[in-house]
Amino acid sequence: MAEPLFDCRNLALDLGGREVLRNIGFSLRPGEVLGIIGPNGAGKTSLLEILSGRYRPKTGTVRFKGRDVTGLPLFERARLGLGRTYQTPIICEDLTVGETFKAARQAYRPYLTRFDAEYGAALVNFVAPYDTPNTRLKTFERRKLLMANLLMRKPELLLMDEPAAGLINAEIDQIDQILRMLSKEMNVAVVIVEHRMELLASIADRVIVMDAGDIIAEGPMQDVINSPAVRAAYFEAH
Ligand SMILES: Nc1ncnc2c1ncn2[C@@H]1O[C@H](COP(=O)(O)OP(=O)(O)OP(=O)(O)O)[C@@H](O)[C@H]1O
Repeated sequence: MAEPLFDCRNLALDLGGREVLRNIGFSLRPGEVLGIIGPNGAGKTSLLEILSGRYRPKTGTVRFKGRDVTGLPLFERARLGLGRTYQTPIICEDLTVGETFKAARQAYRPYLTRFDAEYGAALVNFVAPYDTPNTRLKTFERRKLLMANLLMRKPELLLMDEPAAGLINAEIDQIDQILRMLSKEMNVAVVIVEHRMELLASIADRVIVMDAGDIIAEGPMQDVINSPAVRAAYFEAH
């Protein structure tokens, strides 16, 4: 079988002298959507930090497009085609929308054109005029601006930390449609940490459940949420 697009194995991480991840591993094919759920403190964000290159794992390997990227920082993984979004959509408050697109186009070579920026904006239906100050953008528009900036580089893998946080249901439906289009029509693979189960049930091909640094279940959403281990992790106090 062909090598997967993305693969991580035997990942462990210590933070503050405590083991917060142990023996984490999974693979992704192009276009596949993997959901990650788990109670607060399970280690989901820490795992994304390793996958994106911000944290170096204590053990284990991360491979992307056939290459060992375990030691590569975030910006080098970005150049290979990996995009990351954060729980809080932070944009530069001093810039306008147009200046933000320009900064993203020129973040690294090859510099992109205005057409690339328009392409990214169109993918997420971002329509604010270029002279809009960023301070005027609401949470959903901030998320879409950041996604447009990522998508103009045509990433092959997106790592997303709670893309539905702070959004109302109609906006979450749009995120659902955008992710469906990216994965199913453009073959972008997505790892998505999300508390909104209905969003994951709609878009995730499979789900990993984490608890206290371990993977405790993996499979289709319907199967994992009914598994006894998952019910215990969510509903019993630790
Ligand atoms: N910088 C740090 N130093 C020490 N411990 C940390 C640090 N960051 C996170 N932790 C601990 O690591 C564990 C995993 O945290 P993490 O934020 O990855 O969990 P999470 O599943 O993303 O939680 P949430 O759903 O609340 O965002 C927690 O026990 C947390 O307290």
